[in-house]
Amino acid sequence: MRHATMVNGDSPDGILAGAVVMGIDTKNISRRAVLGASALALGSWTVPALAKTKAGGTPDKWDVVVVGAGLSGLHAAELLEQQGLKVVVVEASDRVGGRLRTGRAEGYTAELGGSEVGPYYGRIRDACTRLNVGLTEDGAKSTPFVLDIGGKLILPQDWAGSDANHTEGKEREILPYLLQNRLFFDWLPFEDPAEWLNPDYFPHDVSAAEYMRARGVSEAAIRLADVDLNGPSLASVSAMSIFRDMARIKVEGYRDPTKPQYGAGNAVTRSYIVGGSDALPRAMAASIKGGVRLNSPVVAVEQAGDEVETRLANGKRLRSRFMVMAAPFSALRRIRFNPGLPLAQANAVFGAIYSATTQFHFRVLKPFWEADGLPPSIWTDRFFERGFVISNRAGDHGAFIVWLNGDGATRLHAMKPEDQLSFVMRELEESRPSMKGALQPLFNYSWEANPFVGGNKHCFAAGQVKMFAKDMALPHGRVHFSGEHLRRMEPGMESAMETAEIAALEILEKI
Ligand SMILES: Cc1cc2nc3c(=O)[nH]c(=O)nc-3n(C[C@H](O)[C@H](O)[C@H](O)COP(=O)(O)OP(=O)(O)OC[C@H]3O[C@@H](n4cnc5c(N)ncnc54)[C@H](O)[C@@H]3O)c2cc1C
Repeated sequence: MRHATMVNGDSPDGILAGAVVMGIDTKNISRRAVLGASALALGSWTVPALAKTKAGGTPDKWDVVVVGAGLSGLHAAELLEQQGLKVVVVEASDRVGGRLRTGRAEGYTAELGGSEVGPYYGRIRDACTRLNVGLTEDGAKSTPFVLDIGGKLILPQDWAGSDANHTEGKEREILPYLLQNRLFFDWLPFEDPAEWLNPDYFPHDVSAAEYMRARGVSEAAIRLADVDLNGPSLASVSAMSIFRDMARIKVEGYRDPTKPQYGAGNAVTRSYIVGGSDALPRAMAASIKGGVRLNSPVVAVEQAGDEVETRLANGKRLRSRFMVMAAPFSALRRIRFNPGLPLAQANAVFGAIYSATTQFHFRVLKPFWEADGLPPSIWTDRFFERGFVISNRAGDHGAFIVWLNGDGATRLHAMKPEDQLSFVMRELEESRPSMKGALQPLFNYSWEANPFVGGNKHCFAAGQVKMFAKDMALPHGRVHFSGEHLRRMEPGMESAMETAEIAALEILEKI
């Protein structure tokens, strides 16, 4: 068996690894402990005044410094440059693209981050056209699933009558991987995806697990619905976070509340970026005249008078009239702001919860499903959660992708990196002995381990929509915010573009 190519997390640049902010070790910090207290502490935290700063030599002068070379930062930079402003992008890691990340090895292209371009992603589609980046509808082809629940392999058609099915009443008919979508789709309190910020709906801003209990959902169904949740856990995530996604999915034409990756027959056509998702941010970065400075983590942002000073980990300083801060809120915990962020924003930064995601990509060496006569893909309440056989990638027998979300990925993250792959492989072989010797590891990647991103997706914890959702995107002086975490209407990649547009317009209105 060959060793996997490890692409586990961008290496943190010296100063940022385990950075100490306000005397708190951010590596070991409990979010709950700082939520609330953080805002006051941030407000009183000070760094030397701009004029007295000696380190770093003469600072560069720009109209706008953009922090983060993900889709959002790059799009904001494009828009501002188009208006004649002098713009530079600074990026902490050694590459552009952020959560669009394509792994390439031995003829296999692995999408480790975003890949599906929705039918109404107008801004993404426009960027592809402008920059000559192709889109195709020829995506990864998934294959049918077998369930492994309570240590028992069960065909989907046998689930309702299975003695491993401890759900109750009508729930028994719903396949475990459809439970969350089907239940929340039926309870959707609004149709318009902009409505999630309407105070009339704040009563839905409670723990999703509590929401389900209050509607009589059994504990067994809640446990199963939690398995592959794209959020930390049903206990922590707000039901409103789920409704926001559902309302947007409905706009795309979903009427059958199922998940397309399970072959459930939704008619929505998705597109994929030709050559790998990261081709788009690379083309965007190449078009920015002011350039993108890689390996340049921002560690402090100071504002005085009509200037913003951006301090980098390497001691360099940039001065500008405005800033677009397009780093995720999880990464903002490592950046010092002077003056400190306003209360709502500081609470949003320190209270932000991100859904962890870890993937393992394998080449299938022999069709193990022919040996055991079961469907190729697997959905399980075991540790590894999901394994998809993708039939049209990585050679004759396809690729196999293990994908853990939320608490499952976080538990794995707690293990030593060198133990994670062997643990997952042991679990796979225990679940389906036919997998022994059938998989060649190619890539693994943990988004939680990436210190500049911290997870796959921002979610609201119970009560946070009401507490700060409306105010968390407001400009802080000359610093304007963008990124997926500040989405209003759009999901995923398109939300990064939507929020970049808002930040760019805010700045243009001030000039
Ligand atoms: C596994 C996975 C699957 C996904 N699937 C899809 C999908 O199919 N369809 C879809 O539409 N969306 C999908 N998404 C979501 C989509 O990829 C993201 O919403 C989008 O790429 C976010 O862009 P962004 O610019 O807001 O943030 P990011 O891409 O996270 O960019 C932020 C950038 O800021 C940088 N940064 C952080 N801190 C600093 C600092 N101190 N100084 C300088 N730079 C800093 C980071 O390194 C990063 O490059 C997926 C995401 C993941 C992880």
